[in-house]
Amino acid sequence: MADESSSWRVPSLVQELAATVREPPPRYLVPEQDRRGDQLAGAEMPEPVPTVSLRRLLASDDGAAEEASKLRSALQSWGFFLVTDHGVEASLMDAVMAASREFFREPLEEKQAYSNLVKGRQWQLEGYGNDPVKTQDQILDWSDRLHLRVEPEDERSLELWPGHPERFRGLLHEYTLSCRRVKDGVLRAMARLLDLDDDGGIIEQFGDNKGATYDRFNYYPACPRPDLVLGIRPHSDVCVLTLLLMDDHVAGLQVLRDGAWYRVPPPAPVHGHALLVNVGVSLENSNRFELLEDTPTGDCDVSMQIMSNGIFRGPVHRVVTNSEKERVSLAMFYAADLEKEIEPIAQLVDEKRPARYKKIKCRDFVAAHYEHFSKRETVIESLKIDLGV
Ligand SMILES: O=C(O)CCC(=O)C(=O)O
Ligand SMILES: [Fe+2]
Repeated sequence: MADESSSWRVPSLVQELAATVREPPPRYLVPEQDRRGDQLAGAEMPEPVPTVSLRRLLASDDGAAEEASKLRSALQSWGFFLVTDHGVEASLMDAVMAASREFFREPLEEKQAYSNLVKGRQWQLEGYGNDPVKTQDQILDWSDRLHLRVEPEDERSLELWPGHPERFRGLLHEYTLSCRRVKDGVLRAMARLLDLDDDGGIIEQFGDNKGATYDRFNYYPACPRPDLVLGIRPHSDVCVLTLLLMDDHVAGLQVLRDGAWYRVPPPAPVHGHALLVNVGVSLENSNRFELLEDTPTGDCDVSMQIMSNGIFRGPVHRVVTNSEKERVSLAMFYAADLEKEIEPIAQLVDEKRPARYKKIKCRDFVAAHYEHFSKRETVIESLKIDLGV
């Protein structure tokens, strides 16, 4: 156990806290300027969430071009979209969500067996718990999570994979395999939008089973004061691409666009079991994408931001809480091989568009992200090359 003087490093699991407190403790309150009025409520999106059919996108007929243009406009406008016709069985998605809910309903001792704190103290990425707490005044998020590396398969820490419910492991394995095909299809379509020969090496680096894939089960207990706390603070995901399986009924995700926060509704029944894909892009120039002058973004699906030399950018997003209902979501993060360096793809670097980011080893990047995240900062700034313009 942590000694008295550093007990702030190991806050309660939010699920336990939510069961006992009537008001969120001060450590969870977002800075006052960010919660004045109803700032955390967010605005309704002025249009439906962009939706792209993966089957049509990958077909070899005229429909594919039409779908690609929808993808392009989704990436340019919001930086995320719902993918339908993705081939992941609806029953599998339901089963994974149900197993996730069941896991979080298990008694504390059962869940603690998979803790992300080594010896009750030292934080590691994988396992059940919260984010690392680096400073005493760090503002905490109203959520718990189970974070597991699912690929490459031979690097799974199976001792951290829940044994209850019993079907959990098998379902997660099956879901991982199904999502892999969706990710490969989406990456291929994005590489095509960039006119990259041989996919610019994107598939080589991230396709099949080569990169590191993490699956994060998020659990947001009901919160007595959704106007004062966040489920997850503003951030962008540290990876190439995220496939997000959202709660069917409870909203919570919000996306930042032009300085305003918009509520992303749960997928409408008409879209069945759509997955949300996070990755963004700036401005178009003929059949390629041209760089926008830097607008503040977060750490994007940052490997992709670096590799695409700033062309693709991930949306900054956050999650709000709900006073009556708990919420679960399941994010599959696709990152580069942790031992590999990520850098702008050679085909996207030329005199007109010199490299904008330094190369960095993926493992160092992930570590730096968590360092900055705890301070509500972003790490991409530190990787920018000063082009003197
Ligand atoms: O719960 C959600 O909808 C989003 C979760 C998220 O942003 C994350 O896990 O990085
Ligand atoms: Fe996220």
